[in-house]
Amino acid sequence: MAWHTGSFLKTHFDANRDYLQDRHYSAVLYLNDPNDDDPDGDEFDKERTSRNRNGFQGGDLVFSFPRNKSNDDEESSQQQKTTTQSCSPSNVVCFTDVRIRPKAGRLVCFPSTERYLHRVDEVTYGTRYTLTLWFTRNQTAMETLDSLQQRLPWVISNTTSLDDETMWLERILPVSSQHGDGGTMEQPWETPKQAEQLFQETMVRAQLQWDDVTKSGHRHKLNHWMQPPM
Ligand SMILES: O=C(O)CCC(=O)C(=O)O
Ligand SMILES: [Fe+2]
Repeated sequence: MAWHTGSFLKTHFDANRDYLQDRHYSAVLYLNDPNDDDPDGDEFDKERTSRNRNGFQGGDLVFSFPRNKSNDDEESSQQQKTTTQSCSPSNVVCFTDVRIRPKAGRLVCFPSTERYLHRVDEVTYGTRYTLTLWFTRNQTAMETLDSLQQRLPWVISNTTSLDDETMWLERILPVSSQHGDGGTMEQPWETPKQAEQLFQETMVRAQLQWDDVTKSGHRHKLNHWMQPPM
């Protein structure tokens, strides 16, 4: 997925819809380096990121773990670099925020449950590339070659005028848009290969398609598509 400048994802957990209950574990693989200095990085990292003009700025993954206010444990100096405390306006709920800086090859895995609230901070420059996967313990929800092939006719019949690659892209876009803030499409989801050439076009189509789906009661069809990729 390509997260262009301005992309972000509000705080959510990954199994946050009825039809996403088969998501048990989430994994995000970061595909490119940021182009700002990584304060935690070693000399090699610093050289690598400052040379990387194709990178991005912003786009941290931030987990918010609810915490007991009275439980103000001292943190190690290592932790202080990436964790901060925040509270709701009324001070009722407080969180320990754990910030993860994407970097090429970094893999982050976590349960898809409500205990693992997270967000993606806005990408303020460039494009951030990720590969996101969900894993299930439910045998019947697992993706197989068969289940992919069974879905293919439906995908084709709904995307007649598009070439193969774009066709898959069309189907992938709304799948990715369902989490976050409940349906508004804030991110131009694409495959890295297509990112630059299709950006404008894709944004428009994704928006249209999601609107169509939510307005015209085709939600069921879309849900059917959404379930298997867990
Ligand atoms: O890209 C990331 O760092 C996380 C993405 C995410 O939270 C999601 O796709 O649900
Ligand atoms: Fe997520």
